[in-house]
Amino acid sequence: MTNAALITVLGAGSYGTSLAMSLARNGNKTVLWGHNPQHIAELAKERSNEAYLPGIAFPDALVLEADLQQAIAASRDILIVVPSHVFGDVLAQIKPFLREDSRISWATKGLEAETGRLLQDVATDILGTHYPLAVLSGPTFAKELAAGLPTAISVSSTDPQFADDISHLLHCGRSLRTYTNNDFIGVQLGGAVKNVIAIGAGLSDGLGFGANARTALITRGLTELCRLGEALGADKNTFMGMSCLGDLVLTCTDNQSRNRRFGLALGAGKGVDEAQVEIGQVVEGYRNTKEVYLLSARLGVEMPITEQIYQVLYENKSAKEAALDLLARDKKGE
Ligand SMILES: NC(=O)C1=CN([C@@H]2O[C@H](COP(=O)(O)OP(=O)(O)OC[C@H]3O[C@@H](n4cnc5c(N)ncnc54)[C@H](OP(=O)(O)O)[C@@H]3O)[C@@H](O)[C@H]2O)C=CC1
Ligand SMILES: O=C(CO)COP(=O)(O)O
Repeated sequence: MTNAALITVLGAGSYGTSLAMSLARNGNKTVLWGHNPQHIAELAKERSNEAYLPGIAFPDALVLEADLQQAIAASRDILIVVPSHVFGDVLAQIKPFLREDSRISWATKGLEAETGRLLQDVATDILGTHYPLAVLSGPTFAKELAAGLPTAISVSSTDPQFADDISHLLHCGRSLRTYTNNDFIGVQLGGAVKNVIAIGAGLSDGLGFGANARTALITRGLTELCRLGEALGADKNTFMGMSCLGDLVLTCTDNQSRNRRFGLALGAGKGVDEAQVEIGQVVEGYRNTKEVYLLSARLGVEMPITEQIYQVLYENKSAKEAALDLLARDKKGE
């Protein structure tokens, strides 16, 4: 491994691989690390990630690395793309290897498991305030990104130079368009809340409700996201951007979304475990529902859809009863 890579991606699942391919297609030497050495050896041999993105060849500038210390040493910029429930563990693992000039970004969507903290607070808690932080978020299904289909994403950072640099590495002028956004909190929050509402949209469709119900859920789900965002100090312009409205619409309306498919399976009568096994990849919204619901309760923010989905997932309430309870709420001003 040479030390000249421009960016190291941590997490060789569907999205980490897809982002690493996008970065490498732009000619940036990109290191992709995963925690399973056998899987990394397979990726290096096949020059594709058959388990997650079958049939899409890696660009030449993509380098595989199974050694975490080497992966961190290779690049100044680090992009973490692991599920939110292991985000803190991965930060703790990389901490001893970080360079003085390291900059840390992530594309993980969610809040910290159990605490409901934003991932920026997890990062600052574990790493301190020395390293610039950045987040990428938006409507970006891994498979479409990997296939080179047109996609747009937001980048936000504690350091405007870091946001510009990450944006420059990703933006390609053909298929991937990046927008910088100064609202670090808002860009993180959208990805967590949309996962919850996407489960609701899947539940609704799984129950056989129609397009009216799905669209009402998306619209009122956005209202819940706005309320929570305002309580956390997010900028209201962000709510209409890629990381909030954009990702909410994407994941609520297309069956590539694992969260939506999870809701569909529950709506069709399957259990939580059965639905997760069937999907076979991370379903962030399952945990995110608990964290978003508890956060809203702590902050006193009204989020009735989130509350009902929480009761379905964690309190054994039937999806139909949850829908009836939502519909039975007093009429009110929009
Ligand atoms: N897929 C998508 O379209 C998008 C995903 N995201 C977000 O990206 C994040 C990652 O999701 P995604 O790639 O889709 O998930 P996948 O389920 O496709 O892959 C998750 C990856 O994380 C790895 N992993 C699990 N635990 C650890 C750990 N402790 N250390 C290192 N790696 C670990 C898994 O390894 P193993 O296979 O060995 O378990 C797997 O390679 C999520 O927060 C998701 O919301 C954001 C936008 C789009
Ligand atoms: O975040 C995503 C697209 O932007 C992926 O959504 P799912 O995790 O629901 O598959």
